[in-house]
Amino acid sequence: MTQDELKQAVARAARDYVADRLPVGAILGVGTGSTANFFIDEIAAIKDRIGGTIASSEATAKRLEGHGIRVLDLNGIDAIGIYVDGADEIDASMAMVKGGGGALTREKIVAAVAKTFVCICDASKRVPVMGRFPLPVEVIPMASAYVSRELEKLGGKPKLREGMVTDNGNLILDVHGLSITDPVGLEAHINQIVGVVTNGLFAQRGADVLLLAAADGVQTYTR
Ligand SMILES: O=C(CO)[C@H](O)[C@H](O)COP(=O)(O)O
Repeated sequence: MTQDELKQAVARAARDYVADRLPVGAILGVGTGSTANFFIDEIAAIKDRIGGTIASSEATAKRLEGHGIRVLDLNGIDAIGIYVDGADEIDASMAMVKGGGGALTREKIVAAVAKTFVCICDASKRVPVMGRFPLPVEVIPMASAYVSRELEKLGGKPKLREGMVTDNGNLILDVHGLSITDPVGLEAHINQIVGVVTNGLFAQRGADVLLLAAADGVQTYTR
């Protein structure tokens, strides 16, 4: 199976998960990226059961609206039942690296509000130790050089993502060369550097459910 076929398979499994578990009329959080895009295309078929969606990026909002799926303002709602999103890496503790698409801050906000975070991945994303995928860090533009120096002190090699401005008007530093053995500690440590908006470690609030697609089918893991 190609990687796109695996993404399609896991997106279909996530649609079924939502159809089974999200109460009719409840709010669904929707992630960003190519796997999330497959998921958006799948949920078009069940849009009448969904009360509305919270999009984790402008691109996701546009795709949802293209299917006639209602996109709501997070400030107008109290609860998100399920949040479905992809990841760049996920470890055995269900901590993730996210932000390959640059949407990490809004993704982290949606994840914080959601009752259940369902991560959807193909099997290549599951790793024993995270860090091979460079860790994205969203920074306020005037602080990018300072934050880079601070990240170097942690042993990382930050690289400014060329041509990327986030939906929030900020920049992304991709930090190479980290071996992330303490995801919760590193997430908190990087977030306290002045000028950092947030980093792509989702460890303090990891996934609750992982739907993982491999050639022999989609497996479900729970925290
Ligand atoms: O965090 C993300 C976007 O900011 C994505 O979930 C992550 O990059 C995975 O993307 P894809 O499904 O395209 O592999």
